[in-house]
Amino acid sequence: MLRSIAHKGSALSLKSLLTPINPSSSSSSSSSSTLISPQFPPLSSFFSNSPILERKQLDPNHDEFNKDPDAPPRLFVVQPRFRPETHLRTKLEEALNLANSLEQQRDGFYETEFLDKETPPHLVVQNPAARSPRAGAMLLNTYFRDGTVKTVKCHVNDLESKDGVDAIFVNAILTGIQQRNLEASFLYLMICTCLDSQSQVWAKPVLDRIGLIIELFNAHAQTKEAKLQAELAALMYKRSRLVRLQVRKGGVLHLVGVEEQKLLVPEDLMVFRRGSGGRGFISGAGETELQLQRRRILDRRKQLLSEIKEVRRTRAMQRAARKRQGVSPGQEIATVAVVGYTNAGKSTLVSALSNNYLCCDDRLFATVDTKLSSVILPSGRKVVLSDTVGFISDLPVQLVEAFHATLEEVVEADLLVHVLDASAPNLNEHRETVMQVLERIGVSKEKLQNMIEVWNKVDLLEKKSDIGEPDDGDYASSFSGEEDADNTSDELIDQHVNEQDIEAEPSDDLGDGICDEQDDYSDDWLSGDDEQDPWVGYDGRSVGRENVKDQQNEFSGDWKAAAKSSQSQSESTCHVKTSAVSGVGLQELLEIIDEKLGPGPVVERSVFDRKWRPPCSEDNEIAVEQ
Ligand SMILES: Nc1nc2c(ncn2[C@@H]2O[C@H](COP(=O)(O)OP(=O)(O)OP(=O)(O)O)[C@@H](O)[C@H]2O)c(=O)[nH]1
Ligand SMILES: [Mg+2]
Repeated sequence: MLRSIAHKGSALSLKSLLTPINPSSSSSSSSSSTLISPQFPPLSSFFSNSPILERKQLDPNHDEFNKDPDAPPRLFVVQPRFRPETHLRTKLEEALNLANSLEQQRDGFYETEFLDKETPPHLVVQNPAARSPRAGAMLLNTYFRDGTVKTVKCHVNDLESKDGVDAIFVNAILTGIQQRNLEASFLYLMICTCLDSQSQVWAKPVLDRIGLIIELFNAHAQTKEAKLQAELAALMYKRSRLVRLQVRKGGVLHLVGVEEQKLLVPEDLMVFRRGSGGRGFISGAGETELQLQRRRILDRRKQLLSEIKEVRRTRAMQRAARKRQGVSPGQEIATVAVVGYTNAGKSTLVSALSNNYLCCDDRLFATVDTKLSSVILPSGRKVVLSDTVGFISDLPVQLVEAFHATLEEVVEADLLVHVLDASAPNLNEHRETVMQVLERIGVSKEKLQNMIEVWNKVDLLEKKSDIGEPDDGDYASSFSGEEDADNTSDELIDQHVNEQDIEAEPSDDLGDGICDEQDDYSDDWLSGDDEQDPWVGYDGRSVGRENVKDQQNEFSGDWKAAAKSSQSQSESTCHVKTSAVSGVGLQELLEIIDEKLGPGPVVERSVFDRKWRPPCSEDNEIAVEQ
């Protein structure tokens, strides 16, 4: 029995959250320090080098997870409920797209066309954060209430008996403790078994929104620069999730004599034994492991930062050279950064405007690397269009910080073009999100005011109106069979608990067995010997752990207010409506860019330089060009 538990428990985290088990340690019964592998584990891809796969290699009988390691992971999506239903609909659609986007290219191609992919299994559940944002979700050890955890567990068991599931994606921001509790460490399962209590934990790797977005960046990064930055983001995320498992009195008593089982605990789950030093039941051995983990992270981070510093230096030199290229001294080639929410059509638009074919895909975060394309404007002026990474609501601070070098292209650009998906029902929310990120990375007010707003995908709007498709439907009805099975009872429980939990403190019951604490190393982290502190924003403001917590609060915040505030600006800020696929509005967009940039260096015009050309009067020229 313990062996089967070990299998489940040992495959509980994705690669960025777990360190692989040292094979030798699993057969040894020596001190817990033998669990630690001598080098910092590579934060490599979930697909290529996940702990799950490594364990599989270690144990040929192990076939419970990732049955087909070459296929994208099967995620079960858990979406906390939002009101109104239209908001829930957009959140769920995004969550499903995020889940389906997690796939690594092989030989430059994805295995499956995005649109051919099946909708991942999903479940809409009660949202404790929406019900009692003041005291609810942040204080719950599992984020969700017990009823919801049980319901999810039932669905996971059901899926396991069918196609299987590799991980659970919770479309919310979880704390490390909540995530660990939902996954349940091997240790937790063991204690539950010892205590003869029935475990409701999911016993699957759990990805929260931030974790999945970071996984996506790692999976889609192609260039060395993007890979370095994605790894740094994963490292910072992992760093913020180092969790110390503190075994309470009852748990410790039940653990006596299970030394060798302890060796099967994934090594980043700290096991504390009674002994000298430390607080409470924390002993030297456990703390040493934790400190070692921390030191490895710091070392790797230092190495990554120095490599990224080199990338930034090269980028700055390339930028300077680019500005001078092909124009007379004293003149510069302007850079226009194309920014926007992920999947708004930025790469398609840049491809359509230039002769460069860029990777365009329905997967979210298809572009993680910045790509430059030159374009000749109607005036004959040459500019460089920079297609860059897209944004998303609750963009992890770790990513924004790690992608400093890439986002510098945006900050340094002469002009910004903000591409919005005109067909998105939450267009205003998208706009607000992008504006917030731009402000956060330090784009000046003047540039924001001068920014061109493009409503792309207008062809879809036309299609919608042609077929008379309503904008909002009763989305809930489309989830029949997927809804929380014990919705009613869960709701009643929630209502009942809700009245009490404003004052409620986290339970201290022994029944919890394990109380996880998240180690606070922020001081050490910030006062590290590195010259650059990745937690400090571009404007010098700290974007540390508090901001992550703020994000968690904001996630359940009043989206309506945000939408309302931007509603008033919506129509007025749209400069041009385009369809990157049909070509509508592209010429107009180039003219506006021309106008905004003002007079500049003109390169010798050649019909072959321009993909887009003035309409009407120059029809003949168009024919020649084509
Ligand atoms: N119908 C329609 N589809 C579009 C249009 N522009 C882009 N698309 C589609 O939208 C999807 C996303 O386009 P991308 O250009 O990859 O979007 P992006 O903004 O670069 O996305 P990320 O790189 O993931 O941030 C692709 O399937 C495109 O074919 C448009 O004007 N109309
Ligand atoms: Mg793109």
